[in-house]
Amino acid sequence: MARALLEKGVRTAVIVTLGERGAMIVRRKGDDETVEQSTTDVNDDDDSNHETIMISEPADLPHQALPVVDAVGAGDAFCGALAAYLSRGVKLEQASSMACGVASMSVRKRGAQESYPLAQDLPECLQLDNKQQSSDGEESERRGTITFVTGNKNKLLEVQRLISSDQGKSVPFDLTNAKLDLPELQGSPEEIAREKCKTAANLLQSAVMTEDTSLCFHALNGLPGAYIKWFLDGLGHDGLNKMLQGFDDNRAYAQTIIAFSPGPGKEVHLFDGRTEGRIVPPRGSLDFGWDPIFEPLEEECESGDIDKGNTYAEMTKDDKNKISHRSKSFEKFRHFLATSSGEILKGMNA
Ligand SMILES: O=P(O)(O)OP(=O)(O)OP(=O)(O)OC[C@H]1O[C@@H](n2cnc3c(O)ncnc32)[C@H](O)[C@@H]1O
Ligand SMILES: [Mg+2]
Repeated sequence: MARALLEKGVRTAVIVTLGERGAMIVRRKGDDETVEQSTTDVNDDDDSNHETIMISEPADLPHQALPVVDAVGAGDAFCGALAAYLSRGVKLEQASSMACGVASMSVRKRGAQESYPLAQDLPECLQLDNKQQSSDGEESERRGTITFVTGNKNKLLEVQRLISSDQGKSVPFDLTNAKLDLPELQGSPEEIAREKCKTAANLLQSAVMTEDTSLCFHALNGLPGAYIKWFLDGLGHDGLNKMLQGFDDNRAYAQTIIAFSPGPGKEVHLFDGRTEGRIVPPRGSLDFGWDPIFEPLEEECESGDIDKGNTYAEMTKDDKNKISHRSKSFEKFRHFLATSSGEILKGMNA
């Protein structure tokens, strides 16, 4: 029957479960790598086109001492576990043996779904590690998803651009986004960022990233800072320029604080990026916030190898991203994700 299915065009292998005897993998000869598992036994005597590999569960699992009480749901436990192991890059033979182990736990309890073990209750050798050997021998990594929570579509567009230009330096995380306008406390930019991130993780019950951007005038000791949104809404570009009349210092810095939490109730990490510039009468596209009145300093432009004397709004998005407050904090965040990924993934799953 397994051979007939292969002849009909099954691509990789046919697996037949055999109750207490484990399982059998049948595949075309030469279709896969040599089998090295001690839990397998290759037999190719009976048919020159196919090989049969007998699979048994790993030896010495703690539950094997318990009596078998009910085989209901064992096949589904095997299939579900097999899919989970394969999706993490475990080789077919090893995944099948581990899936036999999970199914053999399920027959030690009554019922179908109630008899399936939870991932955290699996014995060590059946656990899904962060890293598993994939079928080509390379290490494949488990990935996590972080939700970027913002109500601002322009921020999202810039971050998406930063991510897509960052493909060479991959991190084992995917970024999705949720459009939510979260309450922002009063306080320092750090306090506002921390509280907002905590609220987002609790609301979404997941790993989240938020970002808060401030525009800080040197002559005003850092104000409007985190309150720039309200000043911009209330006074507009001209009003923000007028606020500096009477001072001989029009310098300002743009600051982004990215806040990341691996989940509700978990620690919040902050990543700060700043770009120095000056406040000038509006020039360029009016698409995004205070971009038309912020002209980055010459040294900032030199560091990104871009034309000097333009406001953010006069630059291309890519040029802005080379030197922007947002890209600097994002770079720190990306470095954190790359260097602490194992710990973060553990925190996300705990
Ligand atoms: O939902 P969130 O992410 O909080 O989005 P927001 O629009 O409320 O943003 P902030 O609370 O960080 O407020 C910052 C203000 O600065 C504006 N802004 C943020 N980043 C900017 C940038 O790179 N260039 C120009 N304006 C920016 C933004 O439109 C807001 O008016
Ligand atoms: Mg906001």
